[in-house]
Amino acid sequence: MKIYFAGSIRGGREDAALYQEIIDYLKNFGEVLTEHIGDPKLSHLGNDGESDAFIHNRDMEWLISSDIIVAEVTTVSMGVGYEIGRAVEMGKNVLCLFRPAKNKNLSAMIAGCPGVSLVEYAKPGDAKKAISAFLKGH
Ligand SMILES: O=c1[nH]c(=O)n([C@H]2C[C@H](O)[C@@H](COP(=O)(O)O)O2)cc1CO
Repeated sequence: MKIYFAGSIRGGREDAALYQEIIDYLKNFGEVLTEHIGDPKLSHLGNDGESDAFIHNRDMEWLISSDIIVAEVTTVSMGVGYEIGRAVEMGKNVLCLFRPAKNKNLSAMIAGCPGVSLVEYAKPGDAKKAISAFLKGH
């Protein structure tokens, strides 16, 4: 199974360690195409490719080839929102993980999207349980 994990880069890297933990867990189920998203060396400048066009086109190819999309959506990211929208249009299975907290407001365009499975969680272990249940069902 090819898994596309989406998480904030230029939107802010405060959850980078959590992304790495989720990616490590996802590897139990298949190949994670976007391992770089958990890289602690990747800053909010988001320069993991030679140009923005390179990053966009590379990631779209990965998105097209993926069987499933898992997005951590707590840190607001325009790129993650874009990837989710494109994936929904492609008819992909999309799981969004959101950690409710003060000053964290999930966009209605994600929370209200019928093509998205949304799970709210508090602890990383709960996110892992949600991932396991979602992947077993698809
Ligand atoms: O350097 C990058 N590499 C990269 O793969 N992305 C993709 C993958 C992430 O799921 C998403 C993050 O978007 P943003 O940078 O707007 O937070 O976009 C985004 C950037 C920078 O925008």
